[in-house]
Amino acid sequence: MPTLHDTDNSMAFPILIGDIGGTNARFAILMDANAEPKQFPILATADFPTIDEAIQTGVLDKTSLQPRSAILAVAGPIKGDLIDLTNSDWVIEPHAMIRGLGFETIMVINDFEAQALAAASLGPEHLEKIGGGEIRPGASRVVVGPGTGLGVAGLVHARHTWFPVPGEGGHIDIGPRTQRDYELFPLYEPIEGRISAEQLLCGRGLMNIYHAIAEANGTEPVATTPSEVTSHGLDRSDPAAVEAIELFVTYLGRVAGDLAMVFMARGGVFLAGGIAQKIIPALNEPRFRAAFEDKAPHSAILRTIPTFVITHPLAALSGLAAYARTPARFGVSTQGRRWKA
Ligand SMILES: Nc1ncnc2c1ncn2[C@@H]1O[C@H](COP(=O)(O)OP(=O)(O)OP(=O)(O)O)[C@@H](O)[C@H]1O
Repeated sequence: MPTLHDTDNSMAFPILIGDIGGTNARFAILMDANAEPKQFPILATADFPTIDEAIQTGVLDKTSLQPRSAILAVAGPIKGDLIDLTNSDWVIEPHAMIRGLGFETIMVINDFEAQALAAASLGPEHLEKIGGGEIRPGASRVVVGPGTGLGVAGLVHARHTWFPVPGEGGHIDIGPRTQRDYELFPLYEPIEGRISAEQLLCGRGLMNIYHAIAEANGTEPVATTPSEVTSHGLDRSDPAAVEAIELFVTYLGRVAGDLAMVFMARGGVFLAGGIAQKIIPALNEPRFRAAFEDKAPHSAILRTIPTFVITHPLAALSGLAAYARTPARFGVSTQGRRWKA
């Protein structure tokens, strides 16, 4: 019976690693366990009808290296032999990919599992610390990532191995707490009658907050995209955008604190995804940590738990590279997610 430390878990080099998002696909090739990954230009998924064509044109045609294995991280559940990607038209058909692109083995994992692998392996040069607390070595960690959606994963350390725990934590409920929340929550767009964390904590969620503020204040919204809300909020040129960013980091602090309690994440909470890196000045205001720590009766514990923004521009790829180099360090299940020629 195979075990987690089965040598069968390792894959033959060179290994193609890929982080496939809704908008962008990022690829690199690892020659061996010690080499730095050879990175390829980031591809727009919309530019290629299939992922196989993207890999052929964007990677294989640009190098003489022929990867023998591939490890791909994708948004969405991995079920069966046909993997439909959330937020993109691409479908991964591992058997066809093996035949068409010459791989011996293909493994597909969840994108936030890859972020969790990054949280286990990134050094301090790729992390921006927000507030106090210190990492307790070997303690559980949590990754929370507002981007196109809200991704969440836990990371549990046991038997000298890091176990990523992917899930659907972005869809937990979030409720009103302050007087202002009670004014705004009825104005937030719900999903089937409820306000989930993802309704507020992603690009679309930031717009949801911004529009509710404008409605409550009886003003016209000015910003039309999440990045405009961020820039007008950070330069304080639009009062509704200023409040939207303040509430966004407050809600993110609340949800991050809740998830830290669920996992007792004394190893830290790591903010991933496209948005956290762009709002670091707002996260450094006292609001985020105050909301994170405001967890009676456990505020004293929360104060000791550090929070970080992952600043590595290709964090998921770096997590995949760490796994590809030393799979035995990580308890990543291959069952139903690995295909061989
Ligand atoms: N400066 C910004 N402020 C707030 N939101 C932003 C900003 N820039 C981009 N966004 C929003 O972030 C989301 C994209 O997040 P992210 O970059 O994490 O993408 P993703 O989900 O990883 O997908 P992909 O990997 O395809 O890029 C979009 O909703 C976008 O509108």
